[in-house]
Amino acid sequence: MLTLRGLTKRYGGKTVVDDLTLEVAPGKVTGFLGPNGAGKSTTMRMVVGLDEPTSGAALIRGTPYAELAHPLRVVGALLDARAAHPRRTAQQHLLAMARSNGISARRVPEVLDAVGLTQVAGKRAGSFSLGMAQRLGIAGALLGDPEVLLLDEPVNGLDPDGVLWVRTLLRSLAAEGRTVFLSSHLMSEMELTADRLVVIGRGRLLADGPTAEVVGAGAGRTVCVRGPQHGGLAALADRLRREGAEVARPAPDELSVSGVPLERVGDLAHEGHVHLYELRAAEASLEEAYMRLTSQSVEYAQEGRTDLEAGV
Ligand SMILES: Nc1ncnc2c1ncn2[C@@H]1O[C@H](COP(=O)(O)OP(=O)(O)OP(=O)(O)O)[C@@H](O)[C@H]1O
Repeated sequence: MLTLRGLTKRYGGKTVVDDLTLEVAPGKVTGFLGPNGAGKSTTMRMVVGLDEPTSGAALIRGTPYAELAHPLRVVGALLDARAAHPRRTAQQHLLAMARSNGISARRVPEVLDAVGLTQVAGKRAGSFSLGMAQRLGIAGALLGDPEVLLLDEPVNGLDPDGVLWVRTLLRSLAAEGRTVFLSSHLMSEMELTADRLVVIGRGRLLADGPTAEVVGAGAGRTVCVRGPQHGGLAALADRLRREGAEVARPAPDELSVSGVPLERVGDLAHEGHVHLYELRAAEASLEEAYMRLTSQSVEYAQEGRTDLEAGV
């Protein structure tokens, strides 16, 4: 169990983590989402004592990281895949970590095997590709057989096989009762991997709940309408706009309608003798939910993002 209580970090006059209070439960994979600069890494760094909170606390089983006798046996973290000394071999790197935390050297070949790096155990970490470095970082996180795992973008740099492997690994670690907390910008992957989601923007909590709930929040607002190109869709779009709907035409035979319930769209189509092939609520996706949740919290936005928010 990982608990954040009013966790706050300020750099100069800027609050980068703002009064975060939440619990990351054992037995589940919890995804940590937020735009660039939202404060995810800073939050994780505070959990493992690499940054000092300005106020509030991060507790593992009720204890601050700094007070854990053998922290690696309680919390395993992958925060920076390139953190290993480049001149040390994978094996040396893990042995050094094991020694400094009272972990048996026998764990080293076990975790190397678990992450698929046995063949390159004698190679220097500095020669590793990003994907290999991520695997070594995951091996380090697993070394102490910890009950809490913190992983900052663990699939960054991994090929599709590697991404699938991480997903399977994290799900099985959670199934063993561990607390798994990971950040990623890959929405589709997060949707597949995480049981729960925590979303932050500009350091503040925007959502915290089961993945299906976060994805479903605000879903069903968009209605997809499909019909023959010259079957009256344009007239239906005008009629819907007069009702206050926002209407986009993503394809000549398609309308995307928001602001009017599906039933009303059907009634108006019927009244206007508009020929329809399809009328359905748009499927909820995490990407859409995320865009909606974070629309006011993006610090480094480009113009395209503004268009997306406006639904153009
Ligand atoms: N040591 C520091 N000194 C000053 N500002 C910092 C420091 N570390 C982080 N920040 C600032 O804190 C904010 C949050 O950064 P953080 O790396 O935690 O965000 P993030 O959500 O992990 O972003 P990304 O998705 O890009 O990795 C950023 O504006 C960053 O510039």
